[in-house]
Amino acid sequence: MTAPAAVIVGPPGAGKTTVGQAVAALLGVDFADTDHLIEQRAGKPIPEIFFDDGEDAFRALERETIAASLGSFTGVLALGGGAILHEGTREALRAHTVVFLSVELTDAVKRVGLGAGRPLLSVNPRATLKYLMEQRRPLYASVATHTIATDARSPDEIAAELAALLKDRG
Ligand SMILES: Nc1ncnc2c1ncn2[C@@H]1O[C@H](COP(=O)(O)OP(=O)(O)O)[C@@H](O)[C@H]1O
Ligand SMILES: O=C(O)C1=C[C@@H](OP(=O)(O)O)[C@@H](O)[C@H](O)C1
Ligand SMILES: [Mg+2]
Repeated sequence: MTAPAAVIVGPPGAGKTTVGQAVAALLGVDFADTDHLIEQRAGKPIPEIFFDDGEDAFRALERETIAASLGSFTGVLALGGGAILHEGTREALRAHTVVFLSVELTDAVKRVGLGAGRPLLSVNPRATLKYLMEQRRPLYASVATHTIATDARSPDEIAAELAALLKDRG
């Protein structure tokens, strides 16, 4: 079966994109981020997809992009933080190596900052992130084959641990 070397899940600010890229480089495989693939497909950045077309349209594109990538991509694949909200996506992930990068609220807030790149966090980022993380934590845990806590650790350190873990699995 064609499958990604690893699929990375976790809340915004967990470091999925940053650590995913570093792990792929350490393993010498390709990296893809479904948010980036969605932007390419839609021809516009994620905030514009949310504002022009709505969250439901974004989620539909997200579902399709993930389903296509799981069946064709062999590198390290980072998902967006809300990807696991869809039951069909959680089901599809069951056959895969899935790494949950966990992070507590304090570090997550520091990392996402006040940037405009995450439309769901554009109003009251701390309270929204707290709610999202509480709601989603059991869903990340339910799809994960591995969990790595990222608080107070550098992306390089986390990437090295994850690369070693994936190499051991052969
Ligand atoms: N372990 C870490 N320690 C400190 N900063 C981090 C860590 N992981 C990621 N970051 C920073 O936090 C921000 C969000 O990281 P990103 O990889 O986009 O997270 P995600 O894709 O999970 O939302 C980026 O500015 C990134 O450089
Ligand atoms: O948590 C979410 O619902 C989202 C997280 C984002 O990805 P990151 O987790 O990489 O920030 C992106 O997919 C979109 O803004 C929605
Ligand atoms: Mg990301």
